[in-house]
Amino acid sequence: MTPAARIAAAIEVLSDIQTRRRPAPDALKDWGLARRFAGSKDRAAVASLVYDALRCRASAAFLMGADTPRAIVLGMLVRLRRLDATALAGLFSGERHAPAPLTEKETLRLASLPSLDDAPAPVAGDFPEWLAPSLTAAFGDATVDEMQAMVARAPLDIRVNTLKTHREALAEELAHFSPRQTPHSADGLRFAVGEDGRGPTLQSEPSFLDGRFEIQDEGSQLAARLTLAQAGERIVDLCAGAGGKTLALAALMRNDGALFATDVDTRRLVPLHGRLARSGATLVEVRSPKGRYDPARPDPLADLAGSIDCVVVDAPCTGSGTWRRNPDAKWRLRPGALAERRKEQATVLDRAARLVRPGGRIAYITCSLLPEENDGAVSAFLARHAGFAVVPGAEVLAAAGLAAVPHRWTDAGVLLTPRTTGTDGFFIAVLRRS
Ligand SMILES: C[S@@+](CC[C@H](N)C(=O)[O-])C[C@H]1O[C@@H](n2cnc3c(N)ncnc32)[C@H](O)[C@@H]1O
Repeated sequence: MTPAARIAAAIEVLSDIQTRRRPAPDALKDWGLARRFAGSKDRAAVASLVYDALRCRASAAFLMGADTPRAIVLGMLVRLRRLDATALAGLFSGERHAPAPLTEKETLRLASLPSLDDAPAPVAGDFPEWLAPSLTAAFGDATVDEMQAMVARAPLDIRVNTLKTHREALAEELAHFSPRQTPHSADGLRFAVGEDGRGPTLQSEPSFLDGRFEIQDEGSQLAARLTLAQAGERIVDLCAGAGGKTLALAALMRNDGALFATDVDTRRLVPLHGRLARSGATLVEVRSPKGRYDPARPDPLADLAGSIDCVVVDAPCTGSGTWRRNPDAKWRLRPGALAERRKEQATVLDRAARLVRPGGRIAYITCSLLPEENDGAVSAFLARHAGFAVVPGAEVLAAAGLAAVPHRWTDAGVLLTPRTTGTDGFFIAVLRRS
């Protein structure tokens, strides 16, 4: 496919997303199935155009003065790909599979684009208007800058499995992909992503297959460290899911102690078994509920009540900290979903409280920037559980050896963001039981 044909395809996919309110991966998959002639490079290029358009949907529409898929793609090509009017006229030629030629109105608009400095915050920062009060509460005057940093693409990070190797040795083995050390995580390596948004295919590397690394954002690696997990402790990973944090915790504990991993949903734990076998983390005991965890049935963690040093709650959340990777999600998020996540956060924190020993702690983590899910969830928990108190963020960072990591403070914890930390957005609060 020519570059112009790929742009026409991206406009088509965006129309499908907009008219049928479909998730981007589904629309892209259907487009690919109906276009068998498209090779893997074409598919990646079209996906990258679609995701880039979703990253800056509001600002691209503002630039072009219209919110049609075509206008959004045009605005995105100006804003993120830095194409000028001449280049765009060459691509929008109407020839063969190219998009229709630029209209007079589009040509005039491209000749005198408005400045984003004059745009309202949700437009300049590319976020849904209904989230403006929450994001302003989190970031104040820096809201637009923080959210613009969320528009950029995320790098590809891995966590070196220190149970099996060390960072320098793995960097040497993967030297053909030119890794760099992550700036803040001692166990991370970072790989550049190309114009099509794809990084190297690391999952077929022998060092991946034998468990010497896992794909994991640097922010997630830092969040695991901020739990202050130590060798010899008894730790529960209460929302283990596919086990990204479980594996990081096992390495931080140097395979010494006990690490119990569970989740409300047994199916989510399935990938963890294979990942554990590869990683060599022998201290992990997976406690799967029968089907879905139901408080009315016996709790698979009942025997651990009141005995745990640290319960890690990697809570279900809106995922607003990961919008660099999943820009579709920011426009799909609805107030009802936020309310639902807040209920789940309360449930899971109450469950954690029952497990912690006196003097032990809960490490509450979200990959969200929204104060309702972060400080809001913590303060509501503290109001329900008088025996817990927040460990000051400065103390947590120092104890984790991360005092130098750029971050933002909140009342209850530490916030990592793309703009300040260069990672996905994460919130971490440590709550100590007296
Ligand atoms: C952010 S994801 C976990 C990601 C995972 N820890 C990782 O690092 O790959 C949140 C998880 O919380 C689980 N969850 C939701 N409510 C729960 C509850 N009441 N108890 C335990 N897990 C719950 C969800 O099934 C989901 O897998």
